[in-house]
Amino acid sequence: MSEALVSLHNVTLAYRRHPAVHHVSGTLARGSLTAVVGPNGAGKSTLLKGILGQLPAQEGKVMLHLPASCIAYLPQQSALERQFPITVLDAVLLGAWTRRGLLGGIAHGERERALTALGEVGLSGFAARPVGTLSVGQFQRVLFARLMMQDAELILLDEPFNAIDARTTADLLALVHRWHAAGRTVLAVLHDHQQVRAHFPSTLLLARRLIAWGDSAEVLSAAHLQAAQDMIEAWDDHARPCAPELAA
Ligand SMILES: Nc1ncnc2c1ncn2[C@@H]1O[C@H](COP(=O)(O)OP(=O)(O)OP(=O)(O)O)[C@@H](O)[C@H]1O
Repeated sequence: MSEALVSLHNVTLAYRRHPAVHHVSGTLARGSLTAVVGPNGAGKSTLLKGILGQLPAQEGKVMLHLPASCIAYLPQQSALERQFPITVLDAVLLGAWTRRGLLGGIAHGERERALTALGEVGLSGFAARPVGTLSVGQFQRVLFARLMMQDAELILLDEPFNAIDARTTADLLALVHRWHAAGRTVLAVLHDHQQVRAHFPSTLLLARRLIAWGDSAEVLSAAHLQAAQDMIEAWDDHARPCAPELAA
């Protein structure tokens, strides 16, 4: 049996005591390449925040079998970040800051690593450009390069190909495959089931509760997808909050 990198034990995650993810149990295997799918509002981003520890479990337990500092996270792209008045190179170097801490400084050689990462995402020659002048797809390449600077064992991606064209998606998917081939564990929130079937061997299907988690072809069956849709439609977002003593 494969070794667990993250174990979820009956995990419930809530915002102001209103559960968004309910009683999820399962194991993310070390070295796995897993998609998180489910309808809008299914709790996919919330689950990532639970694994990161940004949102503490209201019930149950998230067990990390690696240091939290070995996790890299790419949130859904925000237009705000692209307005920062920094260059592409500095944006990539921020990945090194994440790893070393703000007081760690930029070590000798990290500038070279950042330039190499930019080359790997197809942005050689962009180092001095202000990030505000990039297209959405180019900026996503910068964020992937920044992620690579973290040299993380576990990489969490939240809708990494949203609003990204086919060419850029293919290039970034190739990077994800390289990370996987190098033994890293990748967990990505995705909406394109065809893409998941083609590129992600494992899938976690969420609809506030866990519908299925395992081999992608089995998880993405018509019956499971219908069950997920039914579960979301039946969900009562205005249900009474959980007991105050359990508040997150
Ligand atoms: N910061 C927050 N405060 C309160 N409720 C939140 C917060 N973030 C998310 N929620 C709620 O938690 C539920 C799950 O949201 P989440 O963003 O995790 O879903 P998702 O599956 O990632 O959705 P999508 O596919 O639309 O991005 C939703 O009902 C959402 O409104």
